[in-house]
Amino acid sequence: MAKPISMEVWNPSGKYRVVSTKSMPGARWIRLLTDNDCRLEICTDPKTILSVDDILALIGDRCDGIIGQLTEDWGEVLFSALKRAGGTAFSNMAVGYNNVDVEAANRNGIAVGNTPGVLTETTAELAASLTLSAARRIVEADQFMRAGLYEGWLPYLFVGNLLKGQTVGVIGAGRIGSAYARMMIEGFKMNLIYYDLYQATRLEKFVTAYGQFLKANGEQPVTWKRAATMEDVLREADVISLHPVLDKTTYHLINPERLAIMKKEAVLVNASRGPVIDELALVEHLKANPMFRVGLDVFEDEPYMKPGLADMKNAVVVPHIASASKWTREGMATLAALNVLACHLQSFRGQQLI
Ligand SMILES: NC(=O)c1ccc[n+]([C@@H]2O[C@H](COP(=O)([O-])OP(=O)(O)OC[C@H]3O[C@@H](n4cnc5c(N)ncnc54)[C@H](O)[C@@H]3O)[C@@H](O)[C@H]2O)c1
Ligand SMILES: O=C(O)[C@H](O)CO
Repeated sequence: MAKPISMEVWNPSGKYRVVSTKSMPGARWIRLLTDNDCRLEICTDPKTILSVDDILALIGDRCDGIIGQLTEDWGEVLFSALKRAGGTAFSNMAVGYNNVDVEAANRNGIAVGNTPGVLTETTAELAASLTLSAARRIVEADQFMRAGLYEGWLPYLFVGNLLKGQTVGVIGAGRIGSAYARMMIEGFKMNLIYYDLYQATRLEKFVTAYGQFLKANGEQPVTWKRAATMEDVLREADVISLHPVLDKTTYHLINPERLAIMKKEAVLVNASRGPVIDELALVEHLKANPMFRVGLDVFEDEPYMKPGLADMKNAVVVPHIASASKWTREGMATLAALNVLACHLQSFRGQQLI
């Protein structure tokens, strides 16, 4: 077992021991726990990603609930240790459960929470930022300026793609995919084609109403289409943004065959999960198609990029920051604390968010 790691302790005499594997922004989540008779222990070890052994040491002999991070591997080993320590509650500080073996949690009687919703707009805004950065070559142009290469305006200097009137393709039109679609439609008057297992009725109604508004004001109306296949989106769209959950149906959803049917000058954005794209295939595609551009917030083997990606001028890459606004991260921390309290600790008396 790993040696004990550094901790910050709040309300040392609290009845319930709750552990957070990381410091999280804001004070509200801390107050929620301490006001409800929890002794909160926050791991302050500088190591970025804790191993299973590190977390076993944090759980120790007694732990009622724990807040973990998407970089951690929550499976049988940790859930059975939490059960042995008397725990009943785990919350991921993230949307979804792709780092969590929910069946193992169930087997061990541990309820599992996550933090959706509060990061929808923030994540969609980052996807929109990546779209613009890739389409208008912002990072390349910034680097060019800083390198002192600008000698004056030229007709061909950093020519990119106009979004207005083009087609935005969304794969996974759930909370974030729909918010992103609205931003691109309202902001840039793009037409929508989307693929999801379910119909995005509210999104469709929004585009219809916005199209009618534009028409009534003498502008070209925007349109929507629900694609029968993902391939239809890839073939038709000028910009494609990926927002599905990561599971076995979406692992390497973007592969060499699907890259090959996309437009040569398309923009591809991923702010969902890295393994949704076969990243090695993407690097090859970027090399062969210099006008094809990507904006990536997530990577297949985080924190690493596949060989060659960092050299590609047609890729904009940021380190998984899509939910990184102060309001959102504080909200995620609050939701994670509420998950642990509300579902699983008897001390919970009812608190209001915000
Ligand atoms: N980069 C970040 O920091 C960040 C932040 C938040 C969420 N995320 C990720 O973004 C994604 C979307 O989150 P959300 O809150 O919108 O989730 P959501 O559940 O609201 O939406 C996911 C959508 O994907 C669809 N889907 C599932 N399988 C599919 C398939 N095979 N093909 C097409 N669509 C499919 C679902 O029907 C659903 O509509 C998740 O993967 C989440 O982990 C990333
Ligand atoms: O799913 C999430 O919450 C993100 O990837 C981190 O904000």
